[in-house]
Parts: sequence; structure tokens; C-alpha cells
Amino acid sequence: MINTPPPIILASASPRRRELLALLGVPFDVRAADVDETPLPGEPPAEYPKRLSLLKARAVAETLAAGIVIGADTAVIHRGDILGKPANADEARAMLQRLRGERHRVISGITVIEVATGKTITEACESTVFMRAMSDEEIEAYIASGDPMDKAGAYAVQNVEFAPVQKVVGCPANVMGLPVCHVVRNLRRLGVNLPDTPPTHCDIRYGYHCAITNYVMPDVEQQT
Ligand SMILES: Cc1cn([C@H]2C[C@H](O)[C@@H](COP(=O)(O)OP(=O)(O)OP(=O)(O)O)O2)c(=O)[nH]c1=O
Repeated sequence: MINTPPPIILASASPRRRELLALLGVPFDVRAADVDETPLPGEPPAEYPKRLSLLKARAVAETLAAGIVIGADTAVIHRGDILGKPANADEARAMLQRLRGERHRVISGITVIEVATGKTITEACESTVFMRAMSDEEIEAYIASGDPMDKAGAYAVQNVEFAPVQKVVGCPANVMGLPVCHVVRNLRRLGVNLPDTPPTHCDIRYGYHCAITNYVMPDVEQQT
């Protein structure tokens, strides 16, 4: 008898997460999870994306009888404040103006749930991002492009025209919304058979790019 592997379900509406997960070369389905993303009063910024990734994965897992569900959430943290997705152009402007020329943390929480057993793993991945000093005019043009509106912190590291990031310390895929190496590690922990993946930031020093995403950053410093 041939054992069919459990389906993988990405609990996300984010096109970036879909693209990043697709790089692993395994089939998966996508189900958006609609959860309340309001931070809890006094919630430590580092806990927030972990809690939301768990909420998203659980919301989808509850609707399924089998499979492995992946939930993720990405938060930009600047001077102790959590910056989510901007609600409007004014918020986008305020976020970009406070982030320019400064460094901030990007933390993604990821949760994997094995539906049949309820086995759940939640982790966080943190990168440090240094933004370039951008002018008010550049910020206005970027807002007019519409790109900031569905991004935490109102920017996309992957936007090559605006190129808002000077340097990333840590994993660039994490900044884009899905730390792929963490996903690989945790799917394997749940017994998922994945094709070999190239070495990445999370396991060895590997040049100035992420070997899974093949995403070349302006200046990515490796972490050991
Ligand atoms: C900082 C940053 C965020 N992002 C994106 C990734 C996420 O899609 C988004 C952060 O918002 P999230 O709330 O983490 O995710 P989402 O609402 O887009 O999707 P879902 O909850 O359905 O999974 O910002 C980038 O694409 N590039 C970046 O540089």
C-alpha cells in the first residue's frame, strides 16, 4: 500500500508567502485565515507575531480533518512599537518617515500544526533591517505606487525600484514574510519528506544571498 503524504496547507492570503513556500518544490494548498490582528494590551513585540501565526494556523486547522497547516505573521518593530500594515496613506507616510535612516527589527512567527494529532510547533525568526535615508518626495512616489499598503512597516524589501533597505542582518526571506528555513526544519520535525534544500543563512555562512529564495540583498550580513 502506498502511503499518501498529508497535504500541506498554507494559512495565508499573502502572495509573498505563497511564492516563498513554492520554492520548496512541494505541492500545497492555500486557505486564508481571517483573524483579529490587534496586539494585546502590553503584549511584548516579540510575542505578537508568534501568537498571530498560531491563531492563523489554528483557524484553518479547525476546518480540516487532516493535513499540515502553516501559519505565519510578520511584524516590524521600531523603538519598541509594533508596526503592522498601514491603514491608509497617512499611516504609510508616518511609518516610512520614522523608519528612514534607522534600524529596526523584523520578526516573523511561524506555526506548523499536524491536524490529525494536534502537534503544534511555533517559532520566531528575527532579522535586523537598516533603512536608507529616503526623501519625502521618494516616500510620496512610493505611496502613490500602492506598494506599501499590504506590507508590515509600509515597505517591501523586495521592491527593487524603491530599494528601501540598505542592509539586512539575518534572513531576507524572513523580512519578506516567511523564513523558509524555519518552515523546512519544522515540516521535517513533523515527518514531511522534503526535497534537499540548499544551505541557507540559518545553517551556514553562504555568501550574500539566501540560497533557497536566491534573493540577492544589497548587503546581507551572515549570522552564525
Ligand atoms: C517588511 C515586509 C513585509 N512584507 C509583507 C509580508 C506579509 O504579506 C505582510 C505582513 O503582514 P501579515 O499580517 O504578516 O500577513 P498578511 O496579512 O499579508 O497575510 P496573511 O495574514 O494572510 O498570511 O507584509 C513584504 O512583502 N516585504 C517586506 O519587506
